Amino acid sequence: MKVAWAGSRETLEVSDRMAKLVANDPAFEKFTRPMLGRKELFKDTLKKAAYAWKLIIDLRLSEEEAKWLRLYIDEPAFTDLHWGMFIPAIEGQGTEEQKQKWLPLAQKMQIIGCYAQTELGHGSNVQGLETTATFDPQTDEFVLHSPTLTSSKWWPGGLGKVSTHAVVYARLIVGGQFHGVHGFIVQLRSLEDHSPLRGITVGDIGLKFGNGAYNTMDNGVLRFSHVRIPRNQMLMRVLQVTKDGKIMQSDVPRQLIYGTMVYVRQTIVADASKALSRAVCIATRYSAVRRQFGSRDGGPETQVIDYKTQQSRLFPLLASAYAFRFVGEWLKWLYMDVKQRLAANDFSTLPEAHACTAGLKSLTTTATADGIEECRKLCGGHGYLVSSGLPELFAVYIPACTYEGDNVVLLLQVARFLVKTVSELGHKKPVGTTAYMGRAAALMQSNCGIQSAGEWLNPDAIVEAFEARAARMAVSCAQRLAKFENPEEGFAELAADLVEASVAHCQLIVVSKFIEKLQQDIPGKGVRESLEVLCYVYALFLLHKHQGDFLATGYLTPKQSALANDQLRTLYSKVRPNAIALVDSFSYTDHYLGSILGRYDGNVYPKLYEAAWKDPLNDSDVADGFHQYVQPILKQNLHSAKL
Ligand SMILES: Cc1cc2nc3c(=O)[nH]c(=O)nc-3n(C[C@H](O)[C@H](O)[C@H](O)COP(=O)(O)OP(=O)(O)OC[C@H]3O[C@@H](n4cnc5c(N)ncnc54)[C@H](O)[C@@H]3O)c2cc1C
Repeated sequence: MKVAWAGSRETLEVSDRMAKLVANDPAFEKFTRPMLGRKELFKDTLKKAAYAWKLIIDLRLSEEEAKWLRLYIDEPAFTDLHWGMFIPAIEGQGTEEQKQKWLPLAQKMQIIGCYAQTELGHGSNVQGLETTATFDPQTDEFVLHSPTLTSSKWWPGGLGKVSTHAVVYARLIVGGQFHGVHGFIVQLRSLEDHSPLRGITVGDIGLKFGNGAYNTMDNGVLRFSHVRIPRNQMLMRVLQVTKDGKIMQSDVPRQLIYGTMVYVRQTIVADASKALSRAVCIATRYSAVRRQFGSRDGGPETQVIDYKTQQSRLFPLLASAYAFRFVGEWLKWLYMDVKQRLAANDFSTLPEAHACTAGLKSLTTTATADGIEECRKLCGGHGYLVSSGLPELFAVYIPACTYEGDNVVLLLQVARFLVKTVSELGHKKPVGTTAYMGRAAALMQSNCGIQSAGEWLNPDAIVEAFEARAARMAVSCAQRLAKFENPEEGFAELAADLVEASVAHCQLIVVSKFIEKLQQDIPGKGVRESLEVLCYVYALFLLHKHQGDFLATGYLTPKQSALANDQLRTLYSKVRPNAIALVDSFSYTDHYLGSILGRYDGNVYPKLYEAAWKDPLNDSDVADGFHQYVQPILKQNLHSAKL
């Protein structure tokens, strides 16, 4: 199962080796992180990042090994944006000349970059950005300026204190005309003494949610006062500005930018499976350790994992972690496919790939954020302790629902794509993940034929149910939209229903990809069988949770829905004996899990007790402040008080 989770024996080997390298090196200790003040915390992150870079150089780690190393260090840092956004933005949007100039500097970390798009006033609405980049033909330069308070760049990670450069998104103005929002490479700080360059105001935006958590990152604010940069620092793969101020559209379409988004979002989906599997690993192991009630004749109490309610909350999350892992694997393939097609100037699959990754980013990050919180509750009171690892994981993870596109805004983009697909059904064959829409007419008419709970253990029946639900919801939205005179007004009015239709479409993708995974060669005794159980759990759990959709669209009867739920209960009993093995297959070290509740050896209570005494409050029996503030209350003269 470890190989199935990792994707291949080679990946498992590299991942395990890097995990052990980090776990065995005291330089990467993270237990005290939540107790540090912001400055100490940030300095500690810089120290770890510098040490990691030294390891990468000294041990000559490959790009793949370095990626795993950074993952297992498990601390948001400026390097995430440098490698994850700054470099991909130049790779995706820069000309060959620009790539040759900037990428070697960035790859050797001789410059450190961030991605500065969002402003105080606008994030989702990129066309609403206010920063201007005005071309000055006299000097062959762009002048970057922040004309209003709301135009201040706000949020970019790595910007606040570390980055020397940024890819800055600004309104391109040439000859007094606006030509859209574009990216510019801008140096922010001196490479000599790191002070901000003339005309640049830059700093950190302040503390964020949770102790430790994302506060290791210097999310920043940035303002420009008429800052000049050479013309060739505009990223010009799609649109060029010539020396004499002419705008030249290159033959590369603007959707090329989607290619970078597909890349970034597929990494976010992969991260979702890591974060969720981590929380599930903690909650599953602890649920087997924790006992409450049910003692008979003085025997041990019941392990909480044996309660059906615990199983019905935990096992769908376990199944979701695997489902997201496999859909992430498929998305990685999709990105490689898109990349190859782009290289051959084939842009035909880009819109579908873009809608698909946007939707899956939204679906998986929302489910993961909710799932981590559910795991905290599954661990009862001890889940609220920072030493459970869950509060910090939650605090670090939840912004994934917002960055790289607010999840609702992304689902609305998917909805536009679905409505367009439905409207073109007569004359254009839907492709890829929307291919099922080609059978919309049949899916609108056929109804589920299931008559017993056992019949739900059938991949075709499951896929057809999800296809029928998704197709019916999309077609219904399209039909209602058609009744509006103004389509935009209709879209705004029906937005909530459109989002639900997008969710149905995205859930279908995840379910289908899980089923497709099971059709591949899966080595290892019993591995396929265990994965089949998880696949059914995932699908039938969604069916149960969204039974309103399946019933309202008329595909299922209440009886069939109840049969699905009966089957789900039976499946939980099949997951139970393998639950611990299924989370051990994630192959996470205790260091990476960072959780006393999720310890591999299950030695929870002694370690919780031991950890409590390490809290700084327990440095002395009498706390600092007691004599000053509490003792006077205890010693007050009560004779005069009316009690
Ligand atoms: C931890 C973190 C790190 C970040 N890192 C970076 C970074 O490195 N670089 C960078 O440039 N940015 C970064 N961001 C910013 C991030 O990309 C934006 O916050 C994100 O795109 C959402 O935009 P917003 O903040 O404007 O949200 P808003 O759009 O203001 O959203 C507010 C609410 O309005 C709703 N809403 C907005 N538009 C619509 C609509 N059309 N229809 C219906 N509902 C709508 C949303 O669903 C949401 O509920 C980061 C943010 C966070 C939290």
